[in-house]
Amino acid sequence: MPMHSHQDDVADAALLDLLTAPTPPKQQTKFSRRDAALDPLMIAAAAASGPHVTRNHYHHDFFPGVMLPQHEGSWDWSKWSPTDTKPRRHLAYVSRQAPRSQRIQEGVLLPEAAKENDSARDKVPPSPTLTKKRRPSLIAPVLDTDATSRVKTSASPAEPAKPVEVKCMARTRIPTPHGPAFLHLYHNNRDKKEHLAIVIDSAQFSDSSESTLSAPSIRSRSLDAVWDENETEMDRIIRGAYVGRLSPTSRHPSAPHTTPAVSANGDGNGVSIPPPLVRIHSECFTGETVGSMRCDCGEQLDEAIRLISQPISVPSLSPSTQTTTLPGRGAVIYMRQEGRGIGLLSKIRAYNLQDLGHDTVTANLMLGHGADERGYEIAGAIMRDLGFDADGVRLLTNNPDKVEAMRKEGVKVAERVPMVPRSWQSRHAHTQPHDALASLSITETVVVAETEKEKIAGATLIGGNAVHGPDLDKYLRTKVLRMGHMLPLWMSDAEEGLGQ
Ligand SMILES: Nc1nc2c(ncn2[C@@H]2O[C@H](COP(=O)(O)OP(=O)(O)OP(=O)(O)O)[C@@H](O)[C@H]2O)c(=O)[nH]1
Repeated sequence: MPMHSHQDDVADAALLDLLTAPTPPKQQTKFSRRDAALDPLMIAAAAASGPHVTRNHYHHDFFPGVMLPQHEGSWDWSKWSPTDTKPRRHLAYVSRQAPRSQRIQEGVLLPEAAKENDSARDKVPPSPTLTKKRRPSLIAPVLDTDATSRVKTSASPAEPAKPVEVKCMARTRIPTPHGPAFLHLYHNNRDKKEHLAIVIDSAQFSDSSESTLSAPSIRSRSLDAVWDENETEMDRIIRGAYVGRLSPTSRHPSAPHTTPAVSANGDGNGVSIPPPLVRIHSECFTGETVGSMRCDCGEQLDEAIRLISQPISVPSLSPSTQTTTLPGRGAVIYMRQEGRGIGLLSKIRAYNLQDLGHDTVTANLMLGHGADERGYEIAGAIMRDLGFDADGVRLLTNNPDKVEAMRKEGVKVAERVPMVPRSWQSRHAHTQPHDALASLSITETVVVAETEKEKIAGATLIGGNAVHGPDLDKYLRTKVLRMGHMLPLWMSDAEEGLGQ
């Protein structure tokens, strides 16, 4: 047996000291570990502190190896046990979604829906010096100011799109301050949005025809079609396929396969009835719901419903009177294309750029969007479903794009009826009571409120009165001067050359 030397005793004592010392000996590793003792609260605070703390930072910068199985528990020593040899579950972030580009390609994420969250990054051409895509500054110089080409690029899908199909899922009566309307809700195969048609055709409410002169009813083909052989009359009525007005004592389902009738222009009695007055309107949450005076959208929607509801004067069949009136007829095709197609999120950002001094067109371009990213294929399909392709429409708009889009969609624009902002109408009315609006109409009809009394005050913003302010004035001028809207400027603006 070997002898235990004094030297051994000293070495043992030194080892004992070492092992029982209050501070552990410094390890002479080449790279010291960076994973300090961590407090879960600190992690939560770091994660919540801002967008700079990303998943990437979490794994690769702050806590190396934290997700590797061999290191699991390394951030919390209380969970570590040298005898615990059980295989541990490997925790890792796993995306349940395919990459965004793949989802768009497969149609899971529709390009239309993808737009809402599109950043400028996707639209600005990548710099050749950058290998990684970087989010450009919102106020970076605009690289491409050609709005038209940008719209075409962003709107054109990789493969030719299927023909648009629409189906009216339900219809109901809505009383408005201007009279009754039928709200039609549409589904389509192009985007996942529920577009609407507000049909005004009050003749449909009366069971008996008061006049020998009547215009054909505005009805949806897809709504009146037979959907299912087993569908009951009540099923049809609940989805809105009825005629006349529903009441506890009256319920008449529409005849299946009703086709929108004959020519609207000729009623068989030799009297020409004007085509329906139609507006294609784009959703505007701020203007229509909040009552924003940055744009005229709220009042335009209200004004459109009012104008369409106005009775129509036509030559009388009776020798005793010269003219006879028919109830107003037409529709507002209400498209869920918020912010001229860029979505509410981008429109809100655009408003901030507008507050920095840019106009509505430039603000869109600075965000990497087109000046106008709307498409009218779905609107065209809805109009065909309502039978407006038969004899055309009188289109209520100042926007030349909408007129052109209707031609492409096979809906004849028999006449363009300008939308005169209410504030301009009332200013004209105050300054030039007689023939005040003659200067606005060169070759086309101008429909305006004759008196303030015609504007019925409503409980909501619909039915409101004329408003104006500097933001609205600037918006209207930009539409005329930069977007080609077919409306002569309010004279004082034109004189002062205030356009920007
Ligand atoms: N991007 C953006 N969109 C806006 C702004 N102001 C209003 N809009 C949107 O513009 C759309 C309204 O357009 P429409 O009512 O169809 O009218 P229009 O194209 O101006 O043409 P008209 O038929 O002549 O009225 C709505 O979707 C609004 O949200 C803005 O400053 N920026």
